[in-house]
Amino acid sequence: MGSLAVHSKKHKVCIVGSGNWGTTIAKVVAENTQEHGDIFEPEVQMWVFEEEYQIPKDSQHASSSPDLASQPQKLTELINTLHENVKYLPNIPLPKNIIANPDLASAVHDATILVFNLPHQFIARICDQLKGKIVPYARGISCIKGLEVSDRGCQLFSDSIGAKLGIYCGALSGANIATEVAQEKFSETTVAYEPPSMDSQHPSPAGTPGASPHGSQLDLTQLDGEMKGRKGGGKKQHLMALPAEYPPLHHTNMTKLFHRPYFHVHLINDVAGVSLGGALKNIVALAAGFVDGLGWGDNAKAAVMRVGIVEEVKFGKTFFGDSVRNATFTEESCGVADLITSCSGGRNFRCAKMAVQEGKKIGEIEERELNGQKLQGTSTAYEVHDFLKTEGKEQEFPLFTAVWRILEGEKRPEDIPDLIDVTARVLSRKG
Ligand SMILES: NC(=O)c1ccc[n+]([C@@H]2O[C@H](COP(=O)([O-])OP(=O)(O)OC[C@H]3O[C@@H](n4cnc5c(N)ncnc54)[C@H](O)[C@@H]3O)[C@@H](O)[C@H]2O)c1
Ligand SMILES: O=P(O)(O)OC[C@H](O)CO
Repeated sequence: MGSLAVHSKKHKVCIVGSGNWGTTIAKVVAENTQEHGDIFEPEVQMWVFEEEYQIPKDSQHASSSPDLASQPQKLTELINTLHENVKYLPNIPLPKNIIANPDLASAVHDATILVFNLPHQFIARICDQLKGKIVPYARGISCIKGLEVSDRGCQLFSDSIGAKLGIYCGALSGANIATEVAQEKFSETTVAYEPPSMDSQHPSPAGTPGASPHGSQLDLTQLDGEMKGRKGGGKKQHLMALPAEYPPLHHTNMTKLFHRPYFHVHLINDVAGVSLGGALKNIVALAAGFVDGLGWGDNAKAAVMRVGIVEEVKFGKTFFGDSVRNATFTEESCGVADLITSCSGGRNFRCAKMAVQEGKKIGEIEERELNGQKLQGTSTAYEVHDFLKTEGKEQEFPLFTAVWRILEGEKRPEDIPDLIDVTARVLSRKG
């Protein structure tokens, strides 16, 4: 039975980031905060890394708002006036309850829910700036697809954000090309959220939207309010309880924050599996782009994807232990489904393909094609390679290693079949 308690406060949500996916998730969340005014404050703050932007002369805004189009304007002003992120998510009307804010401290002020959504290379610096600026009982969700590799090992961003800010942070990841979600074309996503038990004043009833069909939904009564340590990852920490004035942040209410008719949410408890699927598929998508760029067809791409998913699962089991579930990769949107969509139409795939077709560096293509959006696969390939080298395990992850060697110019895309196939390697050595 649901709680009948009336809560005097509502959750304030801030989206930390405003790129292609950051703005899309802000739209999803802002639609839901309006719809569930009993749980959330309608206004959604969206922190924007401020920049000047010139509206293209041929855009519809240039004729409807000639003043704004006459010279470069602050991106936040454009977003708040036009209700569109004209640079990173053009032609998608945004709900008016999204407020673009260039000031990080004021954007997160009093926010109880922080949604982290920016290219992974910027998150460490943003967390440093957030220290002491957030409410201590805030809860986080990381939508970032990447891994934090340092001399301390390989960490999930949900863990590193949680540890740096002293909050609990879950993860959201799925087969989600931002523009398709923004256009409200149907997709699914996976949210891993292990809420501290003190947040869960009543558990989510079975059968609510988002209840996992795979029996992996959390038994909230078993949680102890402390983060689990992970190999190469987080450390135990004590969390501050969510004050009783706020509605509980259990699975049902988290689902209400993200679930839309066009964006279906499955909630599970495998935070590592969700995060690793999203991060590592970006390396595989580069390999898929390389072979497609050679014109090798769908069989070659399928071979790369097959090895890629094997290495994703192996990476999880080797470095994050048995908490990583195989089913997360096979049954949830964040696993094979994300690999498929990313290797079909993702930015990493498209840029890698063009790089091979044009004989150019992928960074050059990224700069030319993405209008400021950032590839995550190239830096992740380097970061994962650094980590595997430190662990002495490069040979055990031949596809991840092959992608790094191609980016380094040490190998060619044509070498991929031999690099990923042990039999071929042995035969060529004997021959
Ligand atoms: N775009 C997608 O289709 C998609 C879908 C799912 C997940 N993701 C993941 O979401 C995360 C965010 O991706 P995105 O698509 O929103 O970003 P993006 O690729 O659109 O990157 C641009 C963003 O980076 C910001 N930025 C540039 N320089 C910065 C700096 N120095 N400091 C802070 N911010 C800076 C820009 O202001 C802009 O908001 C990534 O990890 C990505 O893998 C993306
Ligand atoms: O465009 P990409 O390659 O960053 O991939 C986008 C999303 O992660 C696909 O789910």
